[in-house]
Amino acid sequence: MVLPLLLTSGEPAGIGPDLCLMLAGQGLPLPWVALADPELLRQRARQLGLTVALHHWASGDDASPLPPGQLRVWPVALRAPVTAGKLDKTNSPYVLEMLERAAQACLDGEAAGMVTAPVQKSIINDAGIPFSGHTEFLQELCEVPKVVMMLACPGLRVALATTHLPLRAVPDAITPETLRQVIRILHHDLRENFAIPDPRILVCGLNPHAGEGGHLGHEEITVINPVLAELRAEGLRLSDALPADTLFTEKNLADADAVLAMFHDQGLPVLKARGFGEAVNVTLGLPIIRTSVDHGTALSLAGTGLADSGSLLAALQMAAGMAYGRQASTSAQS
Ligand SMILES: NC(=O)C1=CN([C@@H]2O[C@H](COP(=O)(O)OP(=O)(O)OC[C@H]3O[C@@H](n4cnc5c(N)ncnc54)[C@H](O)[C@@H]3O)[C@@H](O)[C@H]2O)C=CC1
Ligand SMILES: NCC(=O)COP(=O)(O)O
Repeated sequence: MVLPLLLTSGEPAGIGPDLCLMLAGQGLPLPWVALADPELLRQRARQLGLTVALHHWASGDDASPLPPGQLRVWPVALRAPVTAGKLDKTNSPYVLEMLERAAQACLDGEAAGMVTAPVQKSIINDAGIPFSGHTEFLQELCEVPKVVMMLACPGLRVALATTHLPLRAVPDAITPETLRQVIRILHHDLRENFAIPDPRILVCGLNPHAGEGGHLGHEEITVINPVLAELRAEGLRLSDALPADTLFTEKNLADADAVLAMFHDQGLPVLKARGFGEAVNVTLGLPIIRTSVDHGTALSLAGTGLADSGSLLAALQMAAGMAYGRQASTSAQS
């Protein structure tokens, strides 16, 4: 029996439940199961004017693809009723329960991978639960020392040296050790999951003009370039720290397999300007497969039918490629 991909439906007041229902309408040729409260899905389907028949699923059940208009659901109970677009911290444990169940099923060999619809990080924090993102949450749950966030759209992959941090904390988080770990994971996963035998990675500097020879910051000289030189000596194809403002030009990207940005808003605006709606967020370095959307909860779109399901579809397809043998690079993210 083919193991399923588990799709966590995310923040219940956001567009995650809508997107699950929209994908069910397409009858995808994939074995996938949504984690959600079935009553929430029924309510949202009524609001959207969709007819979707729900089939309860539990670990070990058949998950073969269904025709359009049918959806397998692994039920998770909401803690409070939901109004589309209205956050309620009472449901934060529900959001985390979906993530825990899906990740544990992957770790236990009961699922092939997990795909995550967006969560609202702030409401989880408002519930008193420390949470900065799926990436960090899954790192901890899977008990691995380091993971890497990478977003991919057609023609561009951007990985991040640091993830969800205040800008003020970024320079201190970029140490030789963390940078080495990030680059090794990125290099390894580009080879193993994206079928790139000898990846070429362009690396952004941290400071304007990559530090301007030390006149605009020292991190390139003291941390980034020494690590890049060390890893190049091991055979990795890495640039020096490059000025980020011109790194992303087409000419530079032409022979690059991935860009490593030093922080979230150095790399992701470029990626999203190019591929928002069809990009995938993939966590590298985990012992399980995890992909996700390129967008957030879009609260104002929940229940309206205006949300675009393209990124979630791409995330499912990438996870399927990684799980069932086709290399991820054969999907749209090549
Ligand atoms: N993977 C995840 O769980 C992610 C969660 N978030 C969280 O989402 C929340 C809201 O974040 P924002 O910065 O406002 O980003 P957002 O992506 O929710 O919204 C940004 C803009 O894009 C639009 N948009 C987003 N998704 C869309 C879709 N599928 N179709 C059409 N339009 C779409 C929204 O309407 C809005 O105009 C935050 O709590 C953030 O942490 C953000 C990114 C990823
Ligand atoms: N900007 C990407 C993002 O916020 C998603 O993070 P994560 O929840 O996948 O860690």
